[in-house]
Amino acid sequence: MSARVTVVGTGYLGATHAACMAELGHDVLAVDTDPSKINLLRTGRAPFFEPHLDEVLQRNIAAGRLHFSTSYDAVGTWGAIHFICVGTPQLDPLGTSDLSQIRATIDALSARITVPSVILGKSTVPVGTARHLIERIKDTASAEADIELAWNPEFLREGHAVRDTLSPTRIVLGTENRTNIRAERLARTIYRLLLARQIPMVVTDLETAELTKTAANSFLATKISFINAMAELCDAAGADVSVLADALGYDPRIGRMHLGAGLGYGGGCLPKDLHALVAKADELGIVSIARLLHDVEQINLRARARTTHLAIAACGGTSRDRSIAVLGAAFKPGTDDIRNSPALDVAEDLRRLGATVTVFDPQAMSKSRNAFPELKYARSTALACRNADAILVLTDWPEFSAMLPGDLEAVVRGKAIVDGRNCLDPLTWRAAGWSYSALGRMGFSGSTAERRAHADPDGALNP
Ligand SMILES: NC(=O)c1ccc[n+]([C@@H]2O[C@H](COP(=O)([O-])OP(=O)(O)OC[C@H]3O[C@@H](n4cnc5c(N)ncnc54)[C@H](O)[C@@H]3O)[C@@H](O)[C@H]2O)c1
Ligand SMILES: O=c1ccn([C@@H]2O[C@H](COP(=O)(O)OP(=O)(O)O[C@H]3O[C@H](CO)[C@@H](O)[C@H](O)[C@H]3O)[C@@H](O)[C@H]2O)c(=O)[nH]1
Repeated sequence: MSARVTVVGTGYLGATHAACMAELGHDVLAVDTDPSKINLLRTGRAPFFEPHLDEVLQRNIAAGRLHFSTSYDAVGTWGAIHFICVGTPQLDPLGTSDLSQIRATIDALSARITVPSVILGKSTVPVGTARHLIERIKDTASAEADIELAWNPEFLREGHAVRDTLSPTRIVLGTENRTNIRAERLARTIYRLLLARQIPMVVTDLETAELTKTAANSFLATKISFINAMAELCDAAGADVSVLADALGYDPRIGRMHLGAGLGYGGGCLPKDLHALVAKADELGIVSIARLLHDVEQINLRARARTTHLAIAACGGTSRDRSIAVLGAAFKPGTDDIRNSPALDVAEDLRRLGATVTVFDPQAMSKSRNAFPELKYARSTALACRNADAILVLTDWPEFSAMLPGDLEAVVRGKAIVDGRNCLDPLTWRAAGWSYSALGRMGFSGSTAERRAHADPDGALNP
């Protein structure tokens, strides 16, 4: 059975969600206040790079199931199910979430809905938000509207967004109370085809649903920081963190995913959501989680600083007047998203330290140019590496992981490579006479003092 649904917000989450709801057979109206996004989407093109998304957009627009608008006018009469997919960026350095887009959406919807309806929040919000929004709806909506609000957090990964939406690991639905049968019934209708494939659905209260999302991202970030802390230990002990991660990952209780050591996590989600959870835990007086996640953040930032130091070492001890090629700008492969990109953070640090930094990324060039105009940009790997004293691989795009020393030897000035994502084979590069370095696999054999200095270049751990 198909339904008529609206999706508010057509960014990374909303554009994918709208296209995939249409792919599941529903009639979708997607609304965004940004006309440039809506104009592109109407032509079947996503306003960002996401594999397979354009195909799904085009197929469903052609089938007449997917519509886009900058106006909320048609929302009230379109149907009874409304998804919220607007942004919840970080508001201040403490990590507080900016919920203004969510509040504006709730107000716009409640002012227009006239039939018994369900609003399903998909955006990531701090625990307690949905219950506040229910009070706000009561103040603004008409009695006939009889709106139920439920929270249905999203777990898709950029770069795999279409597949993750059409084959999610689970569906989580938080409702105000178990008498909210409309929300659950309509959610089961929307996701009927997924539930038929035995995808698990967890129906719970609002708070547990909201917290499931931030807890999931915090756990993933903790896993990454755990292996990056182990990388610091590996450098001090002369061990190899990649082999360690493989050996740990064979244990199904641990698993190899998100145990990739290197430059650490970035993006529009993990850093923001972790910070928001720290702020919420602080507010609620739960010191244990705030302390744990604070350490996770510190380890993550240290990975960036340690990578900058590796780059300086690869340039012979100074970055001043050195030419450095940075391969990768997106926060991870498979996307053009540069929000909180570890690669660009390191590139910008090295530029400030006097290096000429030339960046190449297969997808994120225009976004990077706009955000970091002082970096230099090249149109290919070879052009970025021309006359470079050192090459830094900072995003593990497959084309960078597949590089071989012979591909670059004719263009570089210095045969030095820093593998910021542990995605290259050290033996291949060292055998070809290159200086290869990567966090956690230095095979370091110096004195204890030298090892400490290498693992903690700023002396933050051993002041
Ligand atoms: N990006 C992801 O992979 C992902 C995955 C899961 C959850 N989330 C969560 O989803 C939410 C959205 O993330 P995103 O990455 O898509 O953000 P985004 O900034 O790419 O998209 C937000 C969109 O909302 C639009 N918008 C803002 N105010 C609006 C309003 N009042 N009415 C209509 N449209 C409005 C903006 O123009 C923008 O297009 C966040 O809470 C995020 O944490 C994101
Ligand atoms: O082993 C790993 C895996 C990832 N990363 C880095 O971690 C960041 C985040 O990666 P990933 O989790 O794959 O990307 P996102 O698309 O941001 O997805 C996360 O954030 C989304 C938004 O909340 C959630 O929906 C997803 O479930 C959650 O994985 C990136 O910078 C990666 O380079 C590592 O350093 N090591």
